[in-house]
Amino acid sequence: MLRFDFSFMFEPNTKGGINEEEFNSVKQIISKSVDRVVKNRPAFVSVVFDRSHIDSIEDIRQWVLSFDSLVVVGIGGSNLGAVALANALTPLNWNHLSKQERNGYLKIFFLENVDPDQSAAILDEIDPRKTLFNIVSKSGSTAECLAHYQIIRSLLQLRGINTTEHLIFTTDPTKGFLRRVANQEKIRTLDIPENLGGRFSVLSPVGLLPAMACGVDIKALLDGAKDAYLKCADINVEKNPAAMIAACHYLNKKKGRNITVMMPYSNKLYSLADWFRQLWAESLGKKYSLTGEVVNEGLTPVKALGAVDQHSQLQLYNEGPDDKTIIFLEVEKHERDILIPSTHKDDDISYLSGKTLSTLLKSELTGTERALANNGRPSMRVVFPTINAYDMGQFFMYFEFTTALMGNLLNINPYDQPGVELSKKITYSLMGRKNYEETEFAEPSKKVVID
Ligand SMILES: O=P(O)(O)OC[C@H]1O[C@](O)(CO)[C@@H](O)[C@@H]1O
Repeated sequence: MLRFDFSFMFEPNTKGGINEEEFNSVKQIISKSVDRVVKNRPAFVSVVFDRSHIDSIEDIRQWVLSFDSLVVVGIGGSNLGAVALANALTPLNWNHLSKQERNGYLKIFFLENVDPDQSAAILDEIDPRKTLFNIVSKSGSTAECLAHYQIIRSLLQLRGINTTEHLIFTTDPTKGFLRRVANQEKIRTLDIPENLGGRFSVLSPVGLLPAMACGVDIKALLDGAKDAYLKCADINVEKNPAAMIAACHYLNKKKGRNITVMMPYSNKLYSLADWFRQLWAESLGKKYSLTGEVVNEGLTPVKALGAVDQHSQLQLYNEGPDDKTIIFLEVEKHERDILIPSTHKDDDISYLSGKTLSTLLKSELTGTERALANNGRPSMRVVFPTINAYDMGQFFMYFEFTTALMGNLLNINPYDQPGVELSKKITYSLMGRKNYEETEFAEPSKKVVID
């Protein structure tokens, strides 16, 4: 079970942190928001209680496990959750292990960015004859995903490999280009529920298939999410981790703390901060309120890695603008640990000897947390006793629910993303897509360029 420690969000532990009066003043509106979100039953909640999704994965388990590698092709919400799951729940050297060491599960690769150097390197590494390509796109129309899809399809055809047997599409149940092709060519598909946005889709087949393919217990993942939801639905703010996270961010935002730093002290959890960045940024960054006023709302998510970024970002966090709320992710028991041996008697180094790397990492977290508090900078901890599927499921649900609550508190729609459309249209126009020739976009009238 995840633990949440809010001690350093509050006065007197953190000077300038939240005081009792401030906290009491928002409890009622937070409870009401909890009630509203629960009554709306968002799609990210329904999806974890819908057995059909896990069943659809189990139905194809044997077929999937007949491959050696899985390449997940998708971007944003069609990629980040699956990456977070794979990195957290498989050894960091997973793709270098033999099939036997992987207990028969698949190597996993992600074709996300259309950076040709990256894509070419991944395609060089896999054997297409032993690879399943999972094309993931809710809309079925995202340029990056469709570009990679075409590259893969022609690669399969050139090698004389049966495309239908090496492709699966994870997409909208009825709409979009991928759905049309799947229907025409009888390509296997998994459904992304119609009303479920990409950044909320990790616990749908979008995350479940890649997770299953690399050996994750997907039932435990969903059980964690379901159990977390029961806590999320509690209108008693002090008993509800999502409500507490929302309350702290809402109050800190009022004090000008518009930046949320997620800082895992774990390389395995670092990708979780990428997943969170999209969730927080796309959901809460909005021009208009629900009533149509221009509000330009939002909290800027930033990711940092402990202990690495203590030696890069911490100076700013401690002494720069007081505009951040920090969320630490701590792992209590790492899967592996290393004892630091004794090599010198010198006091400058011998204090480390006989301790483990995990003890050092934990002491660094505590040191950072307390130094920040000393400088009046609020933080909280999410503690993973170990990194397991159940707790990952909990984490996703708690932060999705917090995001919905924040949307409610900020009076914006957390489920749309109109601000990404114009850039897509301009790209279509530049790439010569039919019907987008006339898309308006500003060429700089005055060029400022240095050669
Ligand atoms: O799953 P799709 O439709 O390919 O979209 C990928 C991503 O693109 C966006 O629509 C915009 O960036 C995200 O919301 C989404 O997760």
